[in-house]
Amino acid sequence: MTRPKTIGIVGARGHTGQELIRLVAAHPGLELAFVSSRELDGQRVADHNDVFAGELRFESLDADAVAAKGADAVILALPNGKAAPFVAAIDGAKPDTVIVDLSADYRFDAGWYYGLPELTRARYAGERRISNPGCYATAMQLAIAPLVEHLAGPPQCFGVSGYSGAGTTPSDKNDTALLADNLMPYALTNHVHEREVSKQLSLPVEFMPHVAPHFRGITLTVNLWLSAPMSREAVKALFDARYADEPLVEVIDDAPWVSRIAGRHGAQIGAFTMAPGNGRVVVVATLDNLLKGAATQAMQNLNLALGYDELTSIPH
Ligand SMILES: NC(=O)C1=CN([C@@H]2O[C@H](COP(=O)(O)OP(=O)(O)OC[C@H]3O[C@@H](n4cnc5c(N)ncnc54)[C@H](OP(=O)(O)O)[C@@H]3O)[C@@H](O)[C@H]2O)C=CC1
Ligand SMILES: CC(=O)N[C@@H](CCC(=O)OP(=O)(O)O)C(=O)O
Repeated sequence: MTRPKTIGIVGARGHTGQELIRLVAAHPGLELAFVSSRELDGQRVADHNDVFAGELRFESLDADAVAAKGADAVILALPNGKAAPFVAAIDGAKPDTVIVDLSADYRFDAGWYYGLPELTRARYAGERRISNPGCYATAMQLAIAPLVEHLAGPPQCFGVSGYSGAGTTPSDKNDTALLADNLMPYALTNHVHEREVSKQLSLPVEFMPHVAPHFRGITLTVNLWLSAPMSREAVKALFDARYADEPLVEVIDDAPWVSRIAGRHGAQIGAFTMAPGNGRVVVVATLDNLLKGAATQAMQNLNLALGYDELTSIPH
């Protein structure tokens, strides 16, 4: 048997880091070589993660210390804007390391592969630098892509995220007291994900995000104006055809509910509700922001880059 590939997770205390530890622990071809956290430095991973057994401990590692570990792959699960020093140190020490970055830092960088597997894997050309789209950008692209050729104007996307989407750094958007009985609108135009999806789909997209009191899972309700009237059957057939061979994208008849997707690794897309006259359709997508919107997608991308089956360690 070939030796397992070694992997490190930088920012492993966070919401997505904890999910990544679970996925790596379940992977037969990966060995967790290090996990970094400044706050949990010295503490056993097994004491913080119910699926991890063993003596591995969190370590506080700066960029050079991460690079010096010499892992085969490194996942960066840091807040936006923090990845660059880690990438630079790995570039210098061991450039063939596979880096998967969960932040938005390299989503517009042509030198990085943009890894939304269901839509972009055919373009993968062996890149070792992979930018992992986040939850909203993933849900929007999956909900719009099958209709791109049939649109009369920009899709409008109303997004609602659980507050784990705002990470662990305290802010209004993860303050459970402020969120109680509330729905909090923010970044209502020009959100970075609006620009990201517009660039990826080569089409202007309008995005209005909100954060809600539930912990995990997002809902994207997308209004799409059609260039010519279409029947509901024709619209749904485009989605069925596009995702027929995709185990992590389920096309359903009803509008999906976020309460049913929390903790699951795939996305659901449904509703396909036609306006009178059939010139407009509303599509709803849900996914777990920490899984298909982050850690599960990262594992798909890692599997692709490391030569494993794309769904290894991912329940589906
Ligand atoms: N949450 C979500 O739903 C999604 C998140 N993402 C993206 O994934 C990334 C991680 O998100 P999430 O897990 O929610 O974030 P968290 O805030 O939950 O965790 C961030 C992690 O980074 C560490 N960290 C924070 N600042 C620094 C720093 N300056 N240097 C080194 N380590 C640092 C923290 O640990 P410590 O302080 O102990 O070192 C922690 O482990 C973000 O870029 C986010 O945009 C993408 C899709 C969905
Ligand atoms: C509720 C909340 O704050 N959500 C985050 C999105 C989390 C996410 O998708 O992260 P990426 O930036 O990596 O795509 C936001 O709107 O920026």
